[in-house]
Order: sequence, then structure tokens, then C-alpha cells
Amino acid sequence: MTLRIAEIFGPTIQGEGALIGQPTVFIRAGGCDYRCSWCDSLHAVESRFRHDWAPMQPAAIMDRVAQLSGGQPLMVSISGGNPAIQDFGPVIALGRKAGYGFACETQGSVARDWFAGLALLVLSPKPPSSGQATDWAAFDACLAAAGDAPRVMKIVIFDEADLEWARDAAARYPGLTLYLQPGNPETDPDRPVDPQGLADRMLWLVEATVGRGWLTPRILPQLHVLIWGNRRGV
Ligand SMILES: C[S@@+](CC[C@H](N)C(=O)[O-])C[C@H]1O[C@@H](n2cnc3c(N)ncnc32)[C@H](O)[C@@H]1O
Ligand SMILES: Nc1nc2[nH]cc(C(=O)O)c2c(=O)[nH]1
Ligand code: SF4
Ligand SMILES: [Mg+2]
Repeated sequence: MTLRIAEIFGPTIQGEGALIGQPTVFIRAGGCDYRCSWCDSLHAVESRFRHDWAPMQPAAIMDRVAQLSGGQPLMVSISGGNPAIQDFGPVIALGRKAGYGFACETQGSVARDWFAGLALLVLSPKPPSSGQATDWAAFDACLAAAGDAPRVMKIVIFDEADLEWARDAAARYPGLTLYLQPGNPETDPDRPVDPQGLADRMLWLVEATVGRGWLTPRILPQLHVLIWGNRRGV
């Protein structure tokens, strides 16, 4: 069974959400069913980059992960693209036997049985600024497929409309811990990010949530972007 892999890199630290700061190796799957206007990983999305994606067997993927981690089992982050359009079940089964844990980031558009084997399923539905529409039935199917595996929701916020949308999403899933992260408007890997601009967005987001009495979401910047900018492979 072959998977399309855009990149495998690390060890680095998880820069976003519930596991922020945790050492991890990333497996970035190639291919996505969405086209978010502000996607920061287009090299793993658009088919014009597909010639750079490696066809890999599960054993080869875990060999590469083990090589990068020096054989130390750690948390592996599966991202993409949308990893849920492929079958990561065998990779997860193989890795778990060797002591690795797996977290997965997906937008929640495709449900998979292998979600149940995750240490964390991060569902990141897309707000209006992305230009994508959420199929909540598919999102519910993702939650159900995860079963007893821990699940969280993470929403990227660019503007007031996104925030209002996130409020509705939070009301829909009161039991799901919600992470909000400010959007990074500069996604070109060859251009520098604007650290003050990102800090300003973070400040605006804190004031617009906590400052207006919405006290349940956790609000975090993209730590890896603050450290490395839009560099790939970190
Ligand atoms: C590149 S996506 C890959 C996984 C999956 N397709 C998804 O969107 O959840 C990983 C995470 O990066 C977030 N993201 C993408 N572009 C971003 C941007 N410009 N600023 C902030 N977060 C971004 C996504 O919302 C998602 O939470
Ligand atoms: N360090 C680091 N943390 C991340 N968290 C989510 C990422 C992603 O692109 O899915 C990401 C990434 O690409 N690098
Ligand atoms: S769903 Fe994720 S990978 Fe796909 S286009 Fe949107 S942010 Fe990029
Ligand atoms: Mg990223």
C-alpha cells in the first residue's frame, strides 16, 4: 500500500494547538480536497507540486521517522494536505507497535477508521475567510470515527466574521476543547513574515474573545512561525 508523502521532517516542536512545544516528527501527506485562500502548505495541496511527493510504503515512512528521531519513540504529527484522503492505518499500527504516538491534523471533511488509533485528533474546520464550506455531517462523522481517542477543535481566525463563525462552531460542540489561532497572511515560503503584524493579530484576537467575555477558547500563536517564519521542514 502506497501513500503520497510531501515531506517528512523533524524532530521539531509542535508549533500549534493542544500539543504546542512537544517534540515531534511531521509526516506531511500530499493532496487536499480543500483550497483554502490562505493555506500555508500549498506545496502539499496543489497538484502542480505532485511530482515532488514521494510514493512511500508504511514501513519506509516509519523507517524515516525512526531515522530522524534517532530511534526514540515520540509523538508523530500527521498533517498535509488532508491526510484523511489516504489510509494512514498501517503507518499508525506499525508505529504504535514501536512505541510511537500519533496526532493528526485534518479539516474534518473525510472520516477514517484509523482516527480511533490516534493519541490526538485535531479537527480544524475552516471559517469564511478560507473560502471553503464546512460539511457538518462529515465533521460529525470524523468525531464519531475517533471513538475514544482524544479530540480537539482548532480554528484559524482572520477577522470578525471568522470569530462569529467560530462562536457558532463552539456552541455546536460544547464538549470539545477549542483552540483559536490568528491567521498568518504571509504564506509565501520565500518571503519574510511580519512578527509585529502577527503579534498585533494575536492581541486583537485576545481582546475580541477574552476582552469581550468569551472565556472558553484557548488562544495560541503559531510558535514555529514566530521562530522560523514560513520556512518549510520545521
Ligand atoms: C496546513 S493545514 C493541514 C491539515 C489540514 N488540511 C487542516 O487544514 O487542518 C494545518 C493547520 O494549519 C492551519 N493553517 C493553514 N494556513 C494557515 C495560515 N495562513 N495561518 C494560520 N494557520 C494556518 C490550518 O487551519 C490547520 O489548522
Ligand atoms: N513546527 C510545526 N508545527 C506545526 N503545527 C502544525 C503544522 C502543520 O503545518 O500542520 C506545523 C508545522 O509545519 N510545523
Ligand atoms: S484544508 Fe488544510 S491543507 Fe487543505 S488547503 Fe486548507 S489549510 Fe491547506
Ligand atoms: Mg503549517
